[in-house]
Amino acid sequence: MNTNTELTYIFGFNNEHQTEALAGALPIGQFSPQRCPYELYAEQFSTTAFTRPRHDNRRTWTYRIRPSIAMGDFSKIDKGAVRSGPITEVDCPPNVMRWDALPIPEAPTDFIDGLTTMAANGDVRGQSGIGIHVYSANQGMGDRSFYSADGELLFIPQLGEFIAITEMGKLAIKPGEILVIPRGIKFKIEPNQGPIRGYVCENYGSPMELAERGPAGANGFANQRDFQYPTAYFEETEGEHVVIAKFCGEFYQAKQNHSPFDVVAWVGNSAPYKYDLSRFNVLNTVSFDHPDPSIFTVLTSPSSETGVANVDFVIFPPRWMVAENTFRPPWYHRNFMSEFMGLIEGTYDAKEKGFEPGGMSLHNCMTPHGPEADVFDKASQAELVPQRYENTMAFMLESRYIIAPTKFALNTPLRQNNYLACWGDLKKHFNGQP
Ligand SMILES: O=C(O)Cc1cc(O)ccc1O
Ligand SMILES: [Fe+2]
Repeated sequence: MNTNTELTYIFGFNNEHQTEALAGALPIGQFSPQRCPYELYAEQFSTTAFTRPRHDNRRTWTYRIRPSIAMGDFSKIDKGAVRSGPITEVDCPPNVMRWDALPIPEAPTDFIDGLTTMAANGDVRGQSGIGIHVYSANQGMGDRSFYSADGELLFIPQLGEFIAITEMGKLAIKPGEILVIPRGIKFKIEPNQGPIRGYVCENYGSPMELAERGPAGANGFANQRDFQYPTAYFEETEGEHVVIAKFCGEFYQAKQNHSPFDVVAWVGNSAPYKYDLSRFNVLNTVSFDHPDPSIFTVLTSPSSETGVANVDFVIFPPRWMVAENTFRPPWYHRNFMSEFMGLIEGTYDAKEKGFEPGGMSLHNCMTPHGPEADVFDKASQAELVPQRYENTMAFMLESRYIIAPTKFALNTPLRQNNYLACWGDLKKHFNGQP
């Protein structure tokens, strides 16, 4: 699809943004006048309870050609390879696991057809936990749109550019950027040129927030100003349209006789947004030792326990490494939190072989892991001059809940059954000498 990529955005994470595609479409000074400008319908859209504290409250007022309920009934359809937490179709072994990237489809495949769940946790009905999906597509969605009532969708593209057409406007997305679509917002994904592939974290829990800065102060890490929201865009298109909803872990479709992208103006803080990961202001040690990877958290969905995330989205971006007298790669570890990793670009410093762009790994709660044997040998001998880590962008979805692989993930030939072998050469160096 040849889509216009000269899109305009409004900046600022979680601001009360306002935008109108027709001048004067937003009511002034109130949300719900007796008659709206342009005879539009007012519809409130909320992604937190009305009663959540003000700083955590998310809602948007939309002014649209028809209210969303101008649609047919839902009927259940095949959900393909999409699954939701809890995963009960197979056991969840504690083994370390790694996978190759999903192939690009040969047959015409849109975003919905190509969506495949690798793992999930928590409980979709209880609004806790996450689903971890991969997408691999070569077609636009035509007259279909999609929304998840089960969770907010964090897209982490790895290959190919696309336009996300959403109820709040259009966003142009490329690898190196992320896109977050709130729970319930309808969208369609239109590849720009050629196939697209990437990861999607479906967050069943509380909407993503920016990680706290603590003693780092008022600036640094992910800065609010770098988050980009779309400007209002509408289609006044009549003709058959199919809305596909993910609800309670199943897919349902409903027909309507017009485009759902008919929001002429909106005001609020619940809307899709994008962020360029290269804007992340990396803070790290300038003395010694390897800090915990929580310093690289971009977004976090908190659970009800302070400091314990439903899910953290963490990146490992290009950066300088200057630590003195330090084993610089990640240390060996066994952790409380469960870790699912992917690679957007280049090489990850703890795994120089076998973890390819588009690939994935899973290290669950208390499952031991750390650098592969070759990396240990190299890093223990390396001259510790300042070194720039280039051509690298891995990410981690870290969750308090055990991350259970799907039946597909356990059984696919993409799974590397020899993953453990990368640690197989870890020799004993102990010789009784200090
Ligand atoms: O396991 C991994 O590679 C991710 C990771 C990176 C790091 O720098 C510290 C801890 C950690 O789990
Ligand atoms: Fe880890």
